[in-house]
Amino acid sequence: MNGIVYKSTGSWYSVKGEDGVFYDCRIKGKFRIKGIKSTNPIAVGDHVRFELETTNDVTTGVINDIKPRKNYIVRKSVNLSKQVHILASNIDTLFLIVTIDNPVTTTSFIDRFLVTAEAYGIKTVLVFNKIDTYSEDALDEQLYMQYIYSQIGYECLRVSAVTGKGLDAIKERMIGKVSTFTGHSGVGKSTLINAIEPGLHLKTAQISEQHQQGQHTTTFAEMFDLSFDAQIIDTPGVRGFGVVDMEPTEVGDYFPEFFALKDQCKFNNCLHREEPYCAVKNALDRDELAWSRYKSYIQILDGEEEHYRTDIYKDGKNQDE
Ligand SMILES: Nc1nc2c(ncn2[C@@H]2O[C@H](COP(=O)(O)OP(=O)(O)OP(=O)(O)O)[C@@H](O)[C@H]2O)c(=O)[nH]1
Ligand SMILES: [Zn+2]
Repeated sequence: MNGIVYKSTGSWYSVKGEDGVFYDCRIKGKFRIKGIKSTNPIAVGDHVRFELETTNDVTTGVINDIKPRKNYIVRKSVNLSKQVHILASNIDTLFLIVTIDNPVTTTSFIDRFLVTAEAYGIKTVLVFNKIDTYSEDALDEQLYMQYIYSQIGYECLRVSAVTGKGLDAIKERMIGKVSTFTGHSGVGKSTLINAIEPGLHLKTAQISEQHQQGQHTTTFAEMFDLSFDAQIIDTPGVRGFGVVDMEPTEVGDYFPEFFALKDQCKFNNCLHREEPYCAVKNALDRDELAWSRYKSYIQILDGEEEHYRTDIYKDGKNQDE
């Protein structure tokens, strides 16, 4: 039977079969997926094939095949082995929840997130939450950010989890799809999800990231069916996903508006830094591209990732306090 992995607890997987029933499944023997050194062979979101076995009136499943993944997100293990932990796979939409203040979401944070999502091949929608609280200045900033990101092609929604404004727009985009919500601590992820699906209490808030540092097996994702033909994957650790390893020449490819100009740069390996006849720099000079994006790009090229990671962990700590 075919099914989808909803949950993994150690060596057991909860798989929803195409008959709509959940089965506890194990993996038969050892099977590894080519090209990925991961600590877990099967992840939440995986489409698998399994066979049923009945022993002493108890029916369980044995997973014997996994369909190619459309995409997946990983968390790097902190130890030195090159292994990664696959947090979740086959995600259709990442909703990045952003607030202008309380807490502040910087364009640098957004851009690093978007680069990673582009590298993973996952579509991101920017959700500006708490618009019921914005001062005129905050509103100006929000509209400016919305202008920048929608120009590039990222859909932007303005919502309030408290007043309910804009929630239907989120729901509409979730129908028939697998979604994940992420963003800084305090932007309103739990409040939004509860407003979208009352009664669904995700564990995001309770799991402390601090305790997960230095370990790679304790961050479990879980998939939930919602009441309106949508699935949500709760990934407590998703905030911690780092910029995936990439070559300097690759980084620009994940800034869609830079990528679109790349052909017009004189050098085909142009890093858009000091090279002459660079179409990206020219467009910047003409104010056709956002300087904030270019700044983020340079930061990523210069490998200021450690700083970024510190921010994330600090975030996790706040959550604990
Ligand atoms: N005014 C207003 N407050 C909101 C809105 N959304 C969330 N909040 C408030 O913001 C605070 C944080 O919301 P949470 O839903 O806990 O945020 P979170 O992103 O889940 O935070 P973590 O669990 O720490 O990751 C709570 O006090 C919410 O009531 C909104 O749209 N408007
Ligand atoms: Zn260039």
